[in-house]
Amino acid sequence: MFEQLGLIGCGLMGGSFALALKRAGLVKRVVGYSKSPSTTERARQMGVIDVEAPSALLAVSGADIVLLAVPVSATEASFKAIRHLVGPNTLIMDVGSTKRDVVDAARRVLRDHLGCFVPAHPITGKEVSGVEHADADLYFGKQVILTPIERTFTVQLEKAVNVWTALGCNVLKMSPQSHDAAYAAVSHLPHLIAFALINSISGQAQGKDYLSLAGPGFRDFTRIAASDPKMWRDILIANKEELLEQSKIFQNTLQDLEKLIATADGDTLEDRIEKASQTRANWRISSPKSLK
Ligand SMILES: NC(=O)C1=CN([C@@H]2O[C@H](COP(=O)(O)OP(=O)(O)OC[C@H]3O[C@@H](n4cnc5c(N)ncnc54)[C@H](O)[C@@H]3O)[C@@H](O)[C@H]2O)C=CC1
Ligand SMILES: O=C(O)C(=O)Cc1ccc(O)cc1
Repeated sequence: MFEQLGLIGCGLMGGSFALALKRAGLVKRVVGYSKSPSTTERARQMGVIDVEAPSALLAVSGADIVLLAVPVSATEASFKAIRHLVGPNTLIMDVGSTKRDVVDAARRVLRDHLGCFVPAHPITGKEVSGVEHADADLYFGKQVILTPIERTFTVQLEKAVNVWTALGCNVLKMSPQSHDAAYAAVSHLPHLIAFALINSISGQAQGKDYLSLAGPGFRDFTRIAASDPKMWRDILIANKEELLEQSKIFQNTLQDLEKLIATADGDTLEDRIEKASQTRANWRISSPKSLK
């Protein structure tokens, strides 16, 4: 049981964490801070937080657990804002979609308190942002990736595993590098392609008409193109090396298919589609064993 959650960023991810922690009876009090005072006020009105803090530092004052749930570009400034009130027993986590940049920011800013920080990335979310969409069930049955580094304290790492497990998550550990390489392929590239696809159609003279004719396959394929622009701008740039590498591999694969279409090589094209079809048919989102 934690005494106080200091929540920096009272939006979709942070608000959902606060609601889930409260519902599980794991925290006595949630003190929240968001950059915009109206968001912090809304979070309190909704019962997501108990107390509005006028600064990140004051949200962390007295907290034994701190969650940074801000755009990844705001991580370093948030660490700077709170570092003077971090105690040796505090557990600090984030929920950022990229991990190498977040860990680099922690190394630069937290110094003696670096061990208190357990980088985390819950593999769940929505294409809509904001505290209005916060949901106590968001994390239940989902994966959470922790990317501890050599200086992460064992006690804080154990506490982090216990908290996410208590919320019904399956916890995996990997290096920040492995995390960013994997999520460039299975999250950042799909978002990039969805954004590009929508723009490539809507940019055509007939684009509006074409979009009005689209069906469920298009809807499923492009849902994530409606995601938050600022959040995704940050993610794509923060993980640019890995993402551009994945984009190159994707473009080569696309060109290979284009050649088969241009030369009407139906047999090879069918083989390629068969391979994709089988891989996708056998794919499932990983979930905790007990929830399968
Ligand atoms: N939305 C999603 O599906 C997922 C998002 N994430 C990560 O979670 C983090 C938060 O995303 P969401 O909750 O979706 O966004 P959100 O927009 O719903 O919430 C972010 C909150 O942070 C506040 N904020 C922005 N800059 C700040 C600063 N400098 N100091 C204090 N507060 C600040 C905003 O006012 C907002 O209330 C991002 O780093 C994102 O990469 C991770 C997994 C899924
Ligand atoms: O909307 C969806 O399905 C997502 O893919 C949400 C999401 C967005 C960012 C992440 O880092 C993880 C999950």
